[in-house]
Amino acid sequence: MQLHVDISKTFRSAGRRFDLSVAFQADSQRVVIYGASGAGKSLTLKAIAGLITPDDGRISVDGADFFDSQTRLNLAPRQRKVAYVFQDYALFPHLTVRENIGFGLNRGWFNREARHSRADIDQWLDTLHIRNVADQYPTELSGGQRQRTALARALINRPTALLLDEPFAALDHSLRKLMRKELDQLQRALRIPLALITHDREDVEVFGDQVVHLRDGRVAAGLADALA
Ligand SMILES: Nc1ncnc2c1ncn2[C@@H]1O[C@H](COP(=O)(O)OP(=O)(O)OP(=O)(O)O)[C@@H](O)[C@H]1O
Repeated sequence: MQLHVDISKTFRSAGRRFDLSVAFQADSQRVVIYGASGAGKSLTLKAIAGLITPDDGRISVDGADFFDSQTRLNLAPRQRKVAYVFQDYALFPHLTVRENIGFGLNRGWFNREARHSRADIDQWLDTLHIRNVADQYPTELSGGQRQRTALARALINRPTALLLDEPFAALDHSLRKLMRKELDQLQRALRIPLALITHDREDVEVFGDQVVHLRDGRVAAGLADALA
């Protein structure tokens, strides 16, 4: 994935001000955006997904412009064809696992024919090992099953890239290890470009083919210092 980000945005709320001014280029299948809490990681990933609009700058992925303040280009999130998985997975509590995944498909970015739905959902239930809980609701799932459901819902639209906001933060230590391994294998099997944000150095070790280190809303030099 070729990722070009050069954006700035000022956030103001309750008398506080946060200046995001992030510029980096990445050319790798696995990009990690690393930094302490409050560094601007989520804001940067959301800007790539189109969930927030920068004040200025440019974002392009694989040569396709997503945002360009000079030409007033700002593709809607669904036009970007990237999947964004929230830290808390944002599953619909009133829908089963199968319905959550199907929601992604039917309301999704590609609006595919309903006749494809059932087979596609079954395929992703199998790929993510959650067929046995397909009719259960999110509150009836383990943390790992919740994450697999969120991944299936994201992947069913066959996005061109997967953007993950702290994918393992909601999991306890041993489950984190397992799910990290699963995501590692899934990414290799699907060959889907992946960008994830984390403040966990183990994520950096596994997924950080390329690492962007953020500090106070900017790209910081010297990842070695950060990891020391
Ligand atoms: N809508 C907003 N208005 C004002 N400030 C905001 C807004 N959203 C985020 N911020 C501030 O911007 C800073 C960066 O937020 P961001 O969510 O990107 O951090 P992060 O690096 O992802 O942190 P964490 O690891 O804790 O999730 C924080 O100080 C946050 O309080």
